[in-house]
Amino acid sequence: MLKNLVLVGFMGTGKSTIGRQLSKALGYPLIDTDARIIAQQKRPIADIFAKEGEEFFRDLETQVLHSLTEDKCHKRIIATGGGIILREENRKLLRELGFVVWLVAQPETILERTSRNKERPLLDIEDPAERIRTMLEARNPLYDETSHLILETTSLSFSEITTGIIESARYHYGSQ
Ligand SMILES: Nc1ncnc2c1ncn2[C@@H]1O[C@H](COP(=O)(O)OP(=O)(O)O)[C@@H](O)[C@H]1O
Ligand SMILES: O=C(O)C1=C[C@@H](OP(=O)(O)O)[C@@H](O)[C@H](O)C1
Ligand SMILES: [Mg+2]
Repeated sequence: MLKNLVLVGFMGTGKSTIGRQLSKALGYPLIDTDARIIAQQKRPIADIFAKEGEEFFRDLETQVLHSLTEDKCHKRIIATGGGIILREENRKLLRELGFVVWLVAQPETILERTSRNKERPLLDIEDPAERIRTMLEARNPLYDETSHLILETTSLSFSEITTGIIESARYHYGSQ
């Protein structure tokens, strides 16, 4: 596979976890855009949202995508944050980076997985179930227009997801 493998999808669909597994399975380095922002800013995402607000965080995401497209490196796994597709500029950059996989899970599963910790400021509210539904409605068309492959993960194991992505990417790129 020549290009990068890019994971997009809603919070809790497994982008960071599957990113780590793909990185191990293929021997490609992992770049998690959230982890890169946390390292650059030397503070948690919740702190960035609380002090500078969401748009500042979105600017940081766009900067990370620009640096990844400009370095012209290939054969990396890029796990993104769930809101990275909100900007048209980002959607274009993501497709330039490589094969874009959209991980999907049912709203109830997303709620269960994201309620395990308080790391996601957008869901750290009284009624996250309702917010998940409205955000999914707004974002799903954007994931759809950005991605080359959609994968429903709700009832799949990590290894089934990882194997499915590798097989689809190989098929997409042929024997490259
Ligand atoms: N297919 C899956 N089956 C079971 N648990 C999962 C699955 N995908 C993700 N999880 C769990 O959901 C939580 C959120 O996963 P994470 O990789 O952080 O998602 P994201 O980066 O998309 O927000 C983690 O506890 C992870 O272990
Ligand atoms: O969907 C979003 O807007 C966000 C998703 C988070 O990443 P994960 O999708 O990895 O949880 C993180 O970037 C931030 O809390 C905002
Ligand atoms: Mg993540």
